[in-house]
Amino acid sequence: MSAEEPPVLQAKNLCAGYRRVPCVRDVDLDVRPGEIVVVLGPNGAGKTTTLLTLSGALPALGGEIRWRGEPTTAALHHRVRGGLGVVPEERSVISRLSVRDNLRIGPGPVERALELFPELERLLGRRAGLLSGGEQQMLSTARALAAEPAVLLADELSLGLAPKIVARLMRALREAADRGAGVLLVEQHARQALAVADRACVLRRGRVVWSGPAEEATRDIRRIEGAYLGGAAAA
Ligand SMILES: Nc1ncnc2c1ncn2[C@@H]1O[C@H](COP(=O)(O)OP(=O)(O)OP(=O)(O)O)[C@@H](O)[C@H]1O
Repeated sequence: MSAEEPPVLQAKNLCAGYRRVPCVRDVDLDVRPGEIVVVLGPNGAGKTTTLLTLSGALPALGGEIRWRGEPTTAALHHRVRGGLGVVPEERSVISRLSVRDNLRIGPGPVERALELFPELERLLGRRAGLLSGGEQQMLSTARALAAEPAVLLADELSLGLAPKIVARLMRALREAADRGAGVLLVEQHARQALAVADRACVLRRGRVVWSGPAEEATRDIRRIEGAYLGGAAAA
């Protein structure tokens, strides 16, 4: 099981921020094969900054990131080639290209993306900019998962989407984890993410203020919301 396997991606005392000013401090996080770790926290807590730094899109200001046990400062495209998948906060589809072409320029085979999200088949010829928000998010997620990444980093997959489509996306992440991927999911809305997650951690003002099994977070959700999330996790 995942708890016995070494982490694929690890942050140790990670400090991160912008123009050398840290807004994330001393964060320890790890993602093992086959598990979903959800990072919760209110607006501005540092969730996206943490994820961008783990992906290599932002340089770390302190501490260390390890990939398969080795310290890394590699840029994003190197990490993607090495098995990292990213679904960024801004849906990453290219609006003027068709769904098919968006899948073609992704890191994995189009056929695999369609196996994972058969819903996209009937949309292949459509311009991605004409898709609904949920369809765009399925396209982004399908593209990242088609490469069967060792670790997937996903930022606010559920933003602005109906619960049914959020459940669909969460199911796809759970299935990827069950195939052996590690998943780090940043979410402001906790409950649906916790339902598929193995572990959770809560960031507040750039620091980890709670971490533990997702089951415990679910059981304790009212207290966690009240203490750390300002009610933001209610969805
Ligand atoms: N490009 C940027 N330049 C400077 N400061 C930034 C930048 N992006 C974010 N910040 C600041 O960094 C801090 C952490 O922001 P971050 O986006 O990581 O939080 P978050 O937890 O992801 O919040 P949200 O849920 O609103 O996306 C905030 O104070 C934010 O204002």
